[in-house]
Amino acid sequence: MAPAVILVARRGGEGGEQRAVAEELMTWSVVNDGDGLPRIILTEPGGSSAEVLLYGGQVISWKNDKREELLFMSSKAVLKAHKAIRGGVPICFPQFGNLGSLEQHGFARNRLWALDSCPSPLPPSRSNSSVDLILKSTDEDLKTWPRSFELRLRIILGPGKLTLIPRVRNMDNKAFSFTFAMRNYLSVSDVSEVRVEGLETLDYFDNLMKGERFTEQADAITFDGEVDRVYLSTPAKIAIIDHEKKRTLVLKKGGLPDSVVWNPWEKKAKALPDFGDDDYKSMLCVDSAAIENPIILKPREEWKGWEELSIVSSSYCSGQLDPRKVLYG
Ligand SMILES: O=P(O)(O)OC[C@H]1O[C@H](O)[C@H](O)[C@@H](O)[C@@H]1O
Repeated sequence: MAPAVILVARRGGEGGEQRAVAEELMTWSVVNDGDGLPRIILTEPGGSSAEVLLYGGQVISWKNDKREELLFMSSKAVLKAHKAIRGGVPICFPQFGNLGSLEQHGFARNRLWALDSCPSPLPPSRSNSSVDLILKSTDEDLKTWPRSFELRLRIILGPGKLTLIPRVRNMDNKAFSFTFAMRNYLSVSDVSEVRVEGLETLDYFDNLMKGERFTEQADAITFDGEVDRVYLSTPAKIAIIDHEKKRTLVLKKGGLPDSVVWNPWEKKAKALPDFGDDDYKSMLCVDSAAIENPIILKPREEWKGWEELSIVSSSYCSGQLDPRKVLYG
């Protein structure tokens, strides 16, 4: 695949006149395959890779150096524009769930984003291991959500880790607020064998109980039925321990205090048209989110969050796993 060369206009030359210069900003491949959705392939020298769609600004694949997929994608996912894609890491903005008047989880996951050649104040990406995307409010969106914004996302692939850095800038002349989530569809061997550590003793809103508030009593979260909870004020590190796959996925995050844990289980999976009947067994969503307290931005202000997904070496998972070491080590 030929490297992508992005043309940018910038000031330059004698006398400071404006001229267009070709600058090779990014060297990753932009693939336009059968489904018509442009995707970017990120690679890194260690051998891992990631695929990112401009549609939704959505990471849809993250593979380790052994080519094992670490994210879940529904067997019935519809990879077409105008439909949220069931898998990877959808971006929920400017509304999580139905906590507002907009479509479920906001419109960002259903829009075509663009490459961001000017991610200031971050320097532009110059490697095939990272990419910057941007979504700006359109006239159409301003009709339903009348706030002018710029939503940016930097995606960085590193050896054994994937980092996402979302930013939202208020381009309006009045303050606005929003809720936000990076919905991490994680691939697991068998969800009923998975433990999530780091959320014990925390309060959560249970969406299966009309959003009522509870306090987690269990030592770790395990799964034997549908779960749809917003855990509040969660720690910067959460461990998703997959005994069968002999690996632990560690979610680290900042600026995103809440964590949604979601699995539709058997009945709801069957009711979702883009979800395979048995797919619920091999997935778990553990999100980085800001839901309880919406983020408020004054004009020109920018909010920045981040999350890092990483895989802890299998030696941790061979029966001697001490989750405390993973969480606090
Ligand atoms: O089907 P989606 O729009 O992607 O939403 C998937 C799920 O997300 C959240 O966790 C909501 O609380 C659920 O009610 C919803 O079913």
